[in-house]
Amino acid sequence: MPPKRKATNVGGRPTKRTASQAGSGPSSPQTIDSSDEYSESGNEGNDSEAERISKALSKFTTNTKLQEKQSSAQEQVFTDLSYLELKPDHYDRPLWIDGRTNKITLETFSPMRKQAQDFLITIAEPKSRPQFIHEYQLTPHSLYAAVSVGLTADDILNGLNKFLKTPIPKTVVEFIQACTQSFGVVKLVLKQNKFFLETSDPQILRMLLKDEKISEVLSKGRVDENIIQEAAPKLNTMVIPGTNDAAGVRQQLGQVKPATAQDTADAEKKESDILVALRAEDDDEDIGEQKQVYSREVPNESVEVVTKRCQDIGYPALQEYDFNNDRVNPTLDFDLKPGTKIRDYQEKSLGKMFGNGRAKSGIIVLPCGAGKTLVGITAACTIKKGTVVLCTSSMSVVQWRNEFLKWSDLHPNDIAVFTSDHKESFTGKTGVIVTTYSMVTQTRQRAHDAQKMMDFLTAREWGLMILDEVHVVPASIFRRVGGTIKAHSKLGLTATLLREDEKIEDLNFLIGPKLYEANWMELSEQGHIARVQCAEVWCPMTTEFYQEYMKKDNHRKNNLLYVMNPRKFQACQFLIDYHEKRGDKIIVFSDNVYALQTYALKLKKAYIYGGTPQQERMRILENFQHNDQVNTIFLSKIGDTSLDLPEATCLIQISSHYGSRRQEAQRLGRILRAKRRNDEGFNAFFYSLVSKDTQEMVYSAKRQAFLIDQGYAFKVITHLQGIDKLENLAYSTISERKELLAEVMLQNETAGEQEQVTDDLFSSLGSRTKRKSGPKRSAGMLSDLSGGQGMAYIEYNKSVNKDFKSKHKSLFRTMKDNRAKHRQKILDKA
Ligand SMILES: Nc1ncnc2c1ncn2[C@@H]1O[C@H](COP(=O)(O)OP(=O)(O)OP(=O)(O)O)[C@@H](O)[C@H]1O
Repeated sequence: MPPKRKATNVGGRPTKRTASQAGSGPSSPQTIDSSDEYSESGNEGNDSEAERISKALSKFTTNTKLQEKQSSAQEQVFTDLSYLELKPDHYDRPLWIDGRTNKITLETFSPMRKQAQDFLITIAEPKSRPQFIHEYQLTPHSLYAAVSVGLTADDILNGLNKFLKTPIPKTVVEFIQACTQSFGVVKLVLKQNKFFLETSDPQILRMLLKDEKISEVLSKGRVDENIIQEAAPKLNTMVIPGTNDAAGVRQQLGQVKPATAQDTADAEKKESDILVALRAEDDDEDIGEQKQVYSREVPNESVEVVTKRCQDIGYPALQEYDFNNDRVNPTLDFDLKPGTKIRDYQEKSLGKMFGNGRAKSGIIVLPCGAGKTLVGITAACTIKKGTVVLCTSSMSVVQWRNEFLKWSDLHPNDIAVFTSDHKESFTGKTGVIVTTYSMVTQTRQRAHDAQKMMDFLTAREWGLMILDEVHVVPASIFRRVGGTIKAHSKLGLTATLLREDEKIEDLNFLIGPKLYEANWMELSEQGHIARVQCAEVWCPMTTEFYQEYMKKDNHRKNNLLYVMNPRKFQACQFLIDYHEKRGDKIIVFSDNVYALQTYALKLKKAYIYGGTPQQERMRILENFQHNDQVNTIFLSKIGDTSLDLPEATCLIQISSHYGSRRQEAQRLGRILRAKRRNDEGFNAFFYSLVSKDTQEMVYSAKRQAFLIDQGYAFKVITHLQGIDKLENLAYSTISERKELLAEVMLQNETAGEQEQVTDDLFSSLGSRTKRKSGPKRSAGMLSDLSGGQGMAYIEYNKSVNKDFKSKHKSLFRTMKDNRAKHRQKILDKA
């Protein structure tokens, strides 16, 4: 029995000791008494250490705020680093670091750029990556991620020292030491379905076990009183499928095939990998002594308390899954198909997940079309245990299933889907289940077969849970998913880890840290995603529209006025004409439904918004994809999340959701997967039409921030050459423009609002069908008086999709007539 300990204080935090200092026990598991070497007097040091860590972290928070303030005010283009002393050979080194903000700047023209970049991606968060200068930020989370792939404080400091032009500022050293001393020192490991609190420092473990709250839940007699000591797992002992070392790829290449230039380059690249080198330095030190780890079992019901307490006292427990030693859960024997080779960046991202031979939970960020699905499938093939895939729609469920069968040798009987239409189960002992977030989190009473399927999902343990599109899923859903489905590791996938609210922070703890974020520009240079030309087209307001815009009492209609600006309409008409003639497929986005309908009807194009019935949506999308007569469609916000859009090569935004960076990035993503991307000189196009000298310009600048940080340059176009010569250019006479203005002014103020599709798919879980009715609008007072309201209602609920039912001519005529009558009545009254 361990001696009774005072429960008021966390045990003394020992000075950091290596495993060898801590005593070199035998490599086979054995137990030591947790009271050994423990000294009560050690308590005193702990608070000050915790305080030191918390001070270092709070200093950082203040610095970050300062930095955000500076950059948001855009006051500071360059940081003054003249206070730093340069190393004599600074010319050869690519990095700067500001000790006040922990911001790292990389000169991309340095010959050491590649190495430095690989290193930075591991220890810091990329903030901005235009052509010549990249910025990264050291944060507690980025250091947490670095620790989670096996780097120590010394590794990080050595790496920085190698690349920095200046000595490392003292504040940065302190910050790194504070974060790494607390992060990753303690792990929560699942071994043979039992949780263990594990660390390489026995004193830290004892300190935690002595903590008031932890000792309370661990001393109920069910837990072994002793600490287990065993050899630490070796780093990098496993092979990720689809890499050059994987069996399938070797088989395809032929074992005896002589090394090609590419192989040699790959080998050299590997050798030069700074991370491997840094870790190797660690390993050299340990020759002759095998590292030891010390662990203590934590019963299932205490996991949450222990994890939370570890977090609260500054030792967040990393979650890792030792799948190679999981003898309890059945193995799913499948692999990537022979010859499947994952790309360099896919390998790097998975390397972060499986860095030490165990599966770490976390998030991988890759741009649209960069192959997140294959990354998820490769992770499943590596773990080879039961896998659950959670998607945002039933359409994605079908795609994920097909992709599993396309890329891996998984037997079709071993993969099942669980949606409202399909409730299958696999036949073997284990397999892959693909389902949606809403299927597993709905709280309504379930039908018998759905309940049976849920019971199946919740009654077993899963090796891996893949969470697709994590950026749109709110924290509450993750909590519900986590509470329902027991998975040993979680992999979140997304293109943009961005939300305009702060909720994204929750993902760090609900799923895990960001493990990898790809560089969009690099991927497009390598031809994995399309090159995109981005342009902001400035459309001057016409005099009549601007006069109304400037009137104080019209401010609630301002949105509508700048969206409906006739010059913007003309720009849109011109660009559609120009790109259709080039053979492009064009999507026009408008968050404002009134503008969407008015533009689409006038240009005789199909449109989809929340109120478009499902069948009609499908018909429009199919026509867009396969019919060469349908090259342009108009989409409301519904196209951002709820539709699986066919490939397009040109996007035009006429009205957008204020300053949403995520929406802008997502929309750009729609054209990144263009099939023609590797054709000589191919470019996709992304236009934002903004009314000049209006509020829209401010929003536009905000929206572009993320893409600019990814290296995209937005050209400003102030004049579209040839626009004046366009045949049938709309609103070219003053009377047409006045008529449009009269119509706009007659709209209810709500017509200026954007469609009420929620920013994520889940805030109205269970009531998604309600959105079908789209935004609520009613005609203005004058139209009420003129009796035109019903007419307007009918008009806006008809879709241009009737085009495909060959009734379009008569429909447009009727609408036009109705409109003309309606307008005339209003003008008469006015
Ligand atoms: N290693 C690879 N080798 C060959 N093709 C690949 C590889 N990785 C991805 N692809 C192909 O790239 C395309 C895009 O992949 P995928 O649909 O998984 O992208 P994504 O990142 O999930 O996109 P989105 O964010 O739009 O869902 C697919 O056609 C896929 O087959």
